[in-house]
Amino acid sequence: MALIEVKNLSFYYEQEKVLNNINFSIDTGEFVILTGENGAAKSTLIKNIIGLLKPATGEIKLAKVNHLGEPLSIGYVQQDVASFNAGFPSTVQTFVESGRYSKNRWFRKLDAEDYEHVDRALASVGMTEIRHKKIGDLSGGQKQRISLARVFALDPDLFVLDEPTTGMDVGSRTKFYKLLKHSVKHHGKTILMVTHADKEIEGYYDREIRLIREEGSPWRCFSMTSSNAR
Ligand SMILES: Nc1ncnc2c1ncn2[C@@H]1O[C@H](COP(=O)(O)OP(=O)(O)OP(=O)(O)O)[C@@H](O)[C@H]1O
Repeated sequence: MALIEVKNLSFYYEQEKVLNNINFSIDTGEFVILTGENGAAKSTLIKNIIGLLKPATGEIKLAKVNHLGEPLSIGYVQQDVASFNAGFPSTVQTFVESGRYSKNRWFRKLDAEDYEHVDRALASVGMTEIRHKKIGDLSGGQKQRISLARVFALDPDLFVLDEPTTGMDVGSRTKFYKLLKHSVKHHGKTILMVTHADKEIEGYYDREIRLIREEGSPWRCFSMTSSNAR
């Protein structure tokens, strides 16, 4: 069964239709990129999928369990996390640890396995050295990375990432794509990632879903095509 199934989805902001009759499905273990020009409603589609917005018509089905029969966990990194509150009192370490709390239960003490996940997550985005820094003192790119680290610490089945490499240099971006591909191939993860870097990420992802404008439509309608990247 598909992990995500989107059927005949349409969405409006006020009277304005921004998504029209979107249909696709994503299977467990796929690395899918979601592309389209600025304003094509990629973030809007993502927010519908994770339940932050409600479709006007159509439906979205998410698998209830992962391939091991455990409740499906989803890790979401929203666009523009660089605008975090500069006064946020937490350190990088405690912020990333909070990813483990959402995995388990609040008020449970973290154990050695949790800390292993946190250490690995910090290392995966090159943030180990600054783990004791205050969030408010970080640059936009660093905030982006620790948001990713928190999601990696959560270790979800499904990663939903909205332009996650904003503010990263090219070396970090390549490392990050490799890490995502590894998570898919070796740990059975599924990834849906909004990106404008479709050329740069070639060779890492499995499939592209592209939102395109419908010619001659009175609405600002977009529909979807998908192509095999490999
Ligand atoms: N809360 C909102 N209220 C009204 N209109 C909105 C709202 N959020 C987004 N829009 C509009 O909906 C359209 C789609 O926006 P969205 O952010 O989903 O596009 P996007 O493809 O993610 O864009 P980008 O690539 O620039 O990030 C745009 O025209 C945007 O201005």
